[in-house]
Amino acid sequence: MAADRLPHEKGFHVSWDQLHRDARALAWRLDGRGPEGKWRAVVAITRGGMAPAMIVARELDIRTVDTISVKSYDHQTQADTKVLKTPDAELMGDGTGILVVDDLVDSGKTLEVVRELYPNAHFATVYAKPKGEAMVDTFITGVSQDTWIFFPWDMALQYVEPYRGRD
Ligand SMILES: O=P(O)(O)OC[C@H]1O[C@H](OP(=O)(O)OP(=O)(O)O)[C@H](O)[C@@H]1O
Ligand code: HPA
Ligand SMILES: [Mg+2]
Repeated sequence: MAADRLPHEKGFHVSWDQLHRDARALAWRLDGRGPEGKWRAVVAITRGGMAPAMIVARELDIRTVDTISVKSYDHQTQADTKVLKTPDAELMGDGTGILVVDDLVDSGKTLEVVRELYPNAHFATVYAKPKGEAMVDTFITGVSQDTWIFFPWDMALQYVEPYRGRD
């Protein structure tokens, strides 16, 4: 779908540098907030949660990292939310002491499904839209519901016409 025909009114384009800063800020906010001050593991919701989860795990010196694979969007269209792969059951338990990380929460559907599996985990995202805020325990930046967030892994540097050359 062409960028000028997207269903969202606004675009929020996040660079690698910005994502790194925001994911670091998320880690610092979560530091020492696990049960007895410690998180047992970080679990990334693939695929978008993987880069933020790596940054959080690095900042907090957490070496146990697992993944849960959830798919809910085909491009910008929401489809049925499906869990394709679960993390290690012994590690997870009911989620106590586990930090589940995703890039963003939008409708909240993805986190709702993961929360049902691990009700005692802590859910953290870098960005959050209002509809999904109730599903996330900690986030860094709020964006409006009509904004589409473009992540650095979905973008490329490209030439832009000078302002006076664009009609
Ligand atoms: O709050 P929701 O409305 O459920 O939307 C948020 C989820 O949607 C995106 O993942 P997507 O399913 O597109 O897969 P991906 O991470 O592999 O790109 C995003 O990375 C979140 O995981
Ligand atoms: O705003 C978004 N950006 C990228 N992926 C998404 N998945 C749901 N909402 C979004
Ligand atoms: Mg995702």
